Amino acid sequence: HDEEFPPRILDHVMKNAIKGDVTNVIDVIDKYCWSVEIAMNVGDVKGAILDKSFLEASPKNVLEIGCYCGYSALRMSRLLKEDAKIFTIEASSQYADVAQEIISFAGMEKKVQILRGLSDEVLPTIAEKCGVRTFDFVFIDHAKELYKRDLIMLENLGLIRQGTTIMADNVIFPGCPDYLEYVRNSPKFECTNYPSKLEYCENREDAMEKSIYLP
Ligand SMILES: Oc1cc(-c2ccc(F)cc2)cc2cccnc12
Ligand SMILES: [Mg+2]
Repeated sequence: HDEEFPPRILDHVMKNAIKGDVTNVIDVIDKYCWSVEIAMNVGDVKGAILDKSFLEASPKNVLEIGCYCGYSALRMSRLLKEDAKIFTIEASSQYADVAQEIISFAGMEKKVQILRGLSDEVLPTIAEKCGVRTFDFVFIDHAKELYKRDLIMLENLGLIRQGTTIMADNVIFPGCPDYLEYVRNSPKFECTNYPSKLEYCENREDAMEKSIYLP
C-alpha cells in the first residue's frame, strides 16, 4: 500500500472538510477516494451496509480491528447512542497518528479510542484496560490472514456474548477463505453475506459477512 496516502488524506480533510462535522468529513474522504486516489477505507457503498447492521445492533461497546485512517470508526461514531463507545485497534503508528487527527478534527475523539498495537497483543488486556466486559458489535477490517485467529481469540477471551454482531469486510476481495469457512461451518454463528463492490470500484466484486454469535 501507498504509505504516503494517510498524510495526503489528512491534509485534504483539514483543508476541505468542516471541523466538527463528522458527516462532512466522511463525504470529503469518499469524494477524494472516488476522484483522486483509491484507499482501503470500507467506503460509502459497503459503509452503508455496515451502517445498517450497526443500527440494527444499536451497540454500547464497539470493537474495530483495523482503524487505518479512521473512516469506518467515524461512520460508526455518528450512529452511536448516548454513552456508547468505539475501541479501535491499529498496529501501524503512522495510520494511528493520522486516524487520531482525523477523528479529532471530526469532533469524535470522546467517542472513539484508538488502541495502538497488534491485535493479538491488545486483545488479552482490552477488557480491563477499557472497562468493558463484552463487545456488542465487532468490525473486522485488518489483515485478512488474521481474521480467523482474532475471532477465535475473541471467543476464547470471552469478549463476545450471546447476540454479538460481527461484521467482516473484504470476504471476497482480498478475501479470507479460512475465516468464511470457520464462521459458516460453526454452529455458534448465524451468518449472512452482503455482496457488494470493492471500495471506490465499479467493477470488482467484494462482500461483507455478518455473523451473529450464538454460543
Ligand atoms: O478493504 C480493503 C481493501 C484492500 C485492497 C487490497 C488490494 C487492492 F488491490 C485493493 C484493496 C486491502 C485491505 C486491507 C485491510 C483492510 N481492508 C482492506
Ligand atoms: Mg477493508
